[in-house]
Amino acid sequence: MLLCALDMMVPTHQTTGIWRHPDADVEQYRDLDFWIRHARLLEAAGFDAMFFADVAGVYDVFDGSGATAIREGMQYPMLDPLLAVSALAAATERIGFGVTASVSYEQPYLLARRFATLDHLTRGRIAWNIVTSYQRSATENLGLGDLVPHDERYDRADEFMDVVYALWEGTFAPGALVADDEAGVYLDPERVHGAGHEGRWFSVPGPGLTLPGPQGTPFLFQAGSSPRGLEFAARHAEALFFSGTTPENVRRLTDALPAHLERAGRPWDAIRTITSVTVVAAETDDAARARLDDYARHVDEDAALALFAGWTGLDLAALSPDDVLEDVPIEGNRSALQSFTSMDPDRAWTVRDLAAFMAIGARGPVIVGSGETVADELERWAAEAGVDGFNVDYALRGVDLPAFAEHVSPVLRERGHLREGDRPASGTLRGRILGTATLRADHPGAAFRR
Ligand SMILES: Cc1cc2nc3c(=O)[nH]c(=O)nc-3n(C[C@H](O)[C@H](O)[C@H](O)COP(=O)(O)O)c2cc1C
Repeated sequence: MLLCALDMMVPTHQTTGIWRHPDADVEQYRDLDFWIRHARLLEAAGFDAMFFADVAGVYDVFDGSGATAIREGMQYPMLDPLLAVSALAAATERIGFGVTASVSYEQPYLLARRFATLDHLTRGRIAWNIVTSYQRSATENLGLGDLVPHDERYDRADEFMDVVYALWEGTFAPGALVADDEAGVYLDPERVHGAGHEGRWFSVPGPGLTLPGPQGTPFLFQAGSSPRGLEFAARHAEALFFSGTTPENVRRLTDALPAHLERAGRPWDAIRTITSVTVVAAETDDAARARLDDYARHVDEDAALALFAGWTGLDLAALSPDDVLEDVPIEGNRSALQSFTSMDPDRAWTVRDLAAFMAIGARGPVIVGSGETVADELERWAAEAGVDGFNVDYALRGVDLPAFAEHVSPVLRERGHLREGDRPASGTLRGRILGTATLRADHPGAAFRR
């Protein structure tokens, strides 16, 4: 069972208003010592990776302003997770680090250097969560004006990927690093190649700046499940991150994947899938449920609507709580709207239902109970949704993940679900997940090798 710990370097991640809780320890998100302890805890609990979501704007759509998100600390303020990774890698041996970076805000040339650097510094434990993003509050502040239309963002993303593959896979041919002091040659210029990329959005003639690390291309996550998002994932992703309210709904996405993979010319086993769950575990089912009830007294449903509005661009503030959500065309995050419309055709989600559901754990289920109960439920979800694992979220980071480590991990370990023993302790993240350190030969990035 692939286990990632879903997080974001923010005071409040996906349980809205929980910063008020007396056990919240809300400033921990900017304390490196905390993150180091946390990474070690997750590693010991058998997690394969920490998965950092990230955005570059305030959620400012709800009621026409950012006031609700700002007042509620709703994924704001934020730190840049990429800057924490070296320190976390130095404090751990095995756990991987998936970090979100947007192809709509970044330039491929420098992004390639940053991730290649981290591949060295983590000894092959870095992953990139490739996102196309959706916030006008980000593009405006980057001088990019309005959002590029939804599907065009993915066209641009495809070109972005061609550039980074050329930089990571195609710059240094085998034997490029000579380091022969007698011959006076450190690198063989004949074996260092330019990307030679001239496209619609990017012009990158030169060679990449960084020798490839243990993985070459960092392990590639992607999380966009609109039809165009799945098409992009089928071409590039090695692990795909879904979110859905029921196993049947996530199953619609896992069932759609093989046809997309076939069209992309990749085999069915080229991608691993995970889906998000929020886990509240305790010694007994009753104790866990009591904690969830306690959390429910601290949440803020307006902040949930502010998050949804920021994701989708749909401001529900003007609607009545009983209005039903519809699958209207949007330029924002289509997966987020889909979760409550086309992915869940048997249910009419009202604004009130949406706010109540999203207040704890946003678009995924809340799994609550003893270690045995949670493990049973994770097994059921994996089987019914057809996923390989989970992105595990929390209500209180400093409470729920230690509780997972204490109550759930031992049961998963006993049932043989944790892959701690499978690979050498110092292996790469890709090696741990797919069994090979570098891109598989059937991945399109491998075609850029010299
Ligand atoms: C489960 C999930 C997690 C995501 N995490 C992030 C994130 O951390 N940062 C971000 O900018 N976008 C994130 N996205 C957004 C996607 O990358 C993408 O921009 C968005 O979903 C729009 O594409 P879509 O319409 O294909 O879903 C996430 C999407 C999904 C489905």
